[in-house]
Amino acid sequence: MSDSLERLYLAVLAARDLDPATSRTARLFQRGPSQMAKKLAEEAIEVVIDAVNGDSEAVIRESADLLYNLTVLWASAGVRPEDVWREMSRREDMLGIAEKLPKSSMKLPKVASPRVAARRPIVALEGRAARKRH
Ligand SMILES: N=c1c2ncn([C@@H]3O[C@H](COP(=O)(O)OP(=O)(O)OP(=O)(O)O)[C@@H](O)[C@H]3O)c2ncn1[C@@H]1O[C@H](COP(=O)(O)O)[C@@H](O)[C@H]1O
Repeated sequence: MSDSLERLYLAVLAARDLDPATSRTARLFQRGPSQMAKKLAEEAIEVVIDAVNGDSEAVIRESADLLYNLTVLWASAGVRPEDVWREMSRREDMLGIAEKLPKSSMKLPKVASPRVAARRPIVALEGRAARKRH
């Protein structure tokens, strides 16, 4: 999947300076981050509605639209796909697939399972603000 997103990211960068009359991507860049954010939010809601309705084919279609609009917003914000992959790898190393860090390392299981024990120990740095769980 990351290859597809990386190819799409490059296509979005290439389309940024095309004619907004013919390129949706160029039009989104012309209208700016607030329009990009609006479209991304709309697509997220469409995915949610289709999932709640059990329409998996529609979830697939809307997910592709969501990822497109996310890629456009990344490009506008100066975020590269590899920046996101690096953060996901960091979390996977620390705690498992795409998990958030606990509010405090004190909440980790006292007896680490072999899988957890095999990971690098989590070091709560002094003075490091605990991440808020959203
Ligand atoms: N991957 C995509 C892609 N996915 C989704 N979309 C657009 O996003 C729309 C989905 O959002 P909506 O459901 O809101 O569609 P809509 O009803 O037409 O939206 P509105 O016009 O009402 O905002 C689709 O109709 C597509 O026009 C995409 N537009 C472009 N790309 C790729 O982006 C690159 C640049 O393409 P251009 O933007 O056409 O230059 C190319 O590689 C394209 O394949």
